[in-house]
Amino acid sequence: AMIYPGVYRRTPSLWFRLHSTYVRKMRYLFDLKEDDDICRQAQNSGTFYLFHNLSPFLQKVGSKYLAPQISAVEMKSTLGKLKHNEQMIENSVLIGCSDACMAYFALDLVFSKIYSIPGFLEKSVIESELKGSFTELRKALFQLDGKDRPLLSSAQALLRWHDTHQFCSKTGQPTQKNVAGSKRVCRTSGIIYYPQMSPVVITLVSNGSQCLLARQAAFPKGMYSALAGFCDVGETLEETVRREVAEEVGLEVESLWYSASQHWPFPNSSLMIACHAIVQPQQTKISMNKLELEAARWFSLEEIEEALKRGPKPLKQENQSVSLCLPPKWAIAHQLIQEWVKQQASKPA
Ligand SMILES: NC(=O)C1=CN([C@@H]2O[C@H](COP(=O)(O)OP(=O)(O)OC[C@H]3O[C@@H](n4cnc5c(N)ncnc54)[C@H](OP(=O)(O)O)[C@@H]3O)[C@@H](O)[C@H]2O)C=CC1
Ligand SMILES: [Mg+2]
Repeated sequence: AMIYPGVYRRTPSLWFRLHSTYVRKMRYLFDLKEDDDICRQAQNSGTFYLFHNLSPFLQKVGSKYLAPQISAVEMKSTLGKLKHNEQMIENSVLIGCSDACMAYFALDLVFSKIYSIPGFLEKSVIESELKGSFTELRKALFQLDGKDRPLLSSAQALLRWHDTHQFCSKTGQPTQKNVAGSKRVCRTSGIIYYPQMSPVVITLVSNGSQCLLARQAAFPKGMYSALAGFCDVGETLEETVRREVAEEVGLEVESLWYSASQHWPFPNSSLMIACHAIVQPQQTKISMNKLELEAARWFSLEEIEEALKRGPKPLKQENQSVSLCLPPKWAIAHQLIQEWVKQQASKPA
């Protein structure tokens, strides 16, 4: 399946000797995005993840769920069975590749309807035909483990972006995707559109001994998370952190530092940039913005440690309220909270 670029085509061994697995993968993906012919060939030898209206296809294997990779050959016969045209494969988007440079694509059966033959199958019929189910992504993230989470999250984000950017916003003319799906072009204006994502800062505020968590009305019962907010045009990350903390809880950040970042597909593609922040110890009275938040308060190390131990489901307590629960472990908010716990533990008593 491997396609060697230019000079390496006659000397593939050189290609292998010169580059590490990681570099080979990145160069291969670059070629797939830049060269429509190479990418079209890869669609005939790669594997496919299926979606239906942005819900990934999952199969239960024993007690585990996984997102099956469907080979190109299987995919074509499956499309036939599902009364879709084989050409539908062209509507797939590139989402990655294996260490051996086998390309991964994602294909949404609903978004590719133009390729379906009259009488194409309903979702439930497809599910029983393929022996699995199209599962809403939020739910799928709880059922899957490991590498499939980020892969399906970015696949969904890319499929959604293509579905909502079919027309040029200047000319109103249809846009065409390149084969890999890394961009769309308006032939009339020449404008190139690239997949969009919005930068969001997520900040865990600490006063030295407690951390500040908040909840929005839409959160699941009992769940609190770190403060989050979209970057405004022209802002630096530091400015966004300071503004969001002031806007949402009325506090002034004294110092802050970057921790890590994560792509987040909900409700649209965001780049979550996670930071820790400290507020002055004598200035910790919360003044909550009721338009944005339902509750915000300081939590002690003990409360956080207990919630981490209990896991993602809240417990009903005697007084009808529910116990604190924290974001799932694959959300960067969870990682920030765990880092804070470690910082507290390593502090001299
Ligand atoms: N991965 C993780 O661990 C976590 C991820 N998140 C994510 O962070 C994101 C931001 O958090 P949130 O507190 O809601 O953000 P904000 O505090 O910035 O407030 C949300 C408001 O911002 C406006 N908005 C929506 N989209 C954009 C955009 N692309 N650019 C600028 N403004 C926008 C909307 O206002 P209006 O309705 O007036 O248009 C929306 O109601 C959420 O999408 C959430 O999913 C949050 C917590 C944890
Ligand atoms: Mg917010």
